[in-house]
Amino acid sequence: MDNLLIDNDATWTCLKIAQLAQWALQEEVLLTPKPGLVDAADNGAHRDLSLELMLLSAQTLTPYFTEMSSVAWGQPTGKLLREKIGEIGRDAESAMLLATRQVNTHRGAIWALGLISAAAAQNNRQSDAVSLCARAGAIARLNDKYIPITFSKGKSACQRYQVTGAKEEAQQGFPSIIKLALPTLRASRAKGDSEQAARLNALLVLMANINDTCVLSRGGENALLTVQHFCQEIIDGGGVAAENGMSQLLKLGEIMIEGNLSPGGAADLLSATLFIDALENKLISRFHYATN
Ligand SMILES: CC(C)(COP(=O)(O)OP(=O)(O)OC[C@H]1O[C@@H](n2cnc3c(N)ncnc32)[C@H](O[C@H]2O[C@H](COP(=O)(O)OP(=O)(O)OP(=O)(O)O)[C@@H](O)[C@H]2O)[C@@H]1O)[C@@H](O)C(=O)NCCC(=O)NCCS
Ligand SMILES: Nc1ncnc2[nH]cnc12
Repeated sequence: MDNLLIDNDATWTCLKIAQLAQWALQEEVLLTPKPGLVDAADNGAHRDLSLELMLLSAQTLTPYFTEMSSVAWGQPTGKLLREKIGEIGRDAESAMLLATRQVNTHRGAIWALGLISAAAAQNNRQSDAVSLCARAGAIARLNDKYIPITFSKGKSACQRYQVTGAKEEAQQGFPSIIKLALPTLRASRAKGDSEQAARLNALLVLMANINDTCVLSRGGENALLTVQHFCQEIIDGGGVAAENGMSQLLKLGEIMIEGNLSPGGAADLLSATLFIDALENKLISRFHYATN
């Protein structure tokens, strides 16, 4: 009985959801070697980012994930919820910029992990990946009349290259996570790859397939295509655990640093993938534990 009460306690579960979000952001940045991105070895193609700054940013954001899940706890999807999440998301962005002295460390991640935190708290008995992403997508599709109309590099890249970006990925229920990254992560683990290799393979499949507006705005369409083809070749060769896989990944890292390219969007979707993977395992098993 005690277990059931603890499991149903909103405060406890929302704190747990936010802790998992922070964990996922930390695991993403610590994963090494990532091409073009900040990791434990170097700052990739970034001059204004570092491992310490990324970890500080992840820590700063945690209370906002708690807040987003708390306002969503048991709530149906609707405009009121969308607007509350939007307001907390904007506060999280301001807190991030204050903590990092105006460096954009996790804008896309606030969006993706914020929506998923809310979706997890809406109904913690349906925390399988498909249900979570469907609920997060339904929130993202609602209009938030308080969103300020501002310039963003993402919007400008989407218009210039006629592609969809972070907003649409969420609105469509994160298809790149459900169809690509999560299956890749799990298939790689199932075939006996190390956890590091499984996560790097998930990153590569995202880089090979999404329209990363960070790559587009830094390097244009040709750069995106080159990076995508390179990643696909590593995947086709059996991934990073295969012979030459790791050396190819390191070569890609060099090319990306030379070309000043960084796949920030793929990094955010990797942290969202790790978050969903953990939520599915932890929230589902706690529910079964409580009811059995
Ligand atoms: C819907 C929003 C995400 C806004 O999106 P938009 O495209 O308008 O704006 P951006 O400011 O460009 O942010 C998009 C960020 O999303 C990541 N991303 C890029 N491509 C994709 C993709 N295909 N799928 C998913 N995610 C993607 C990416 O974030 C990462 O990169 C950031 C660094 O980017 P940038 O500053 O451009 O970096 P650099 O190239 O390094 O800059 P320089 O050094 O050259 O100066 C990093 O932060 C990663 O996170 C894109 O940046 C959403 O933010 C929104 O509408 N918010 C409003 C509040 C709200 O409603 N919230 C609700 C729930 S939380
Ligand atoms: N590891 C990373 N390096 C650079 N930008 C990022 N955005 C999210 N994660 C990142």
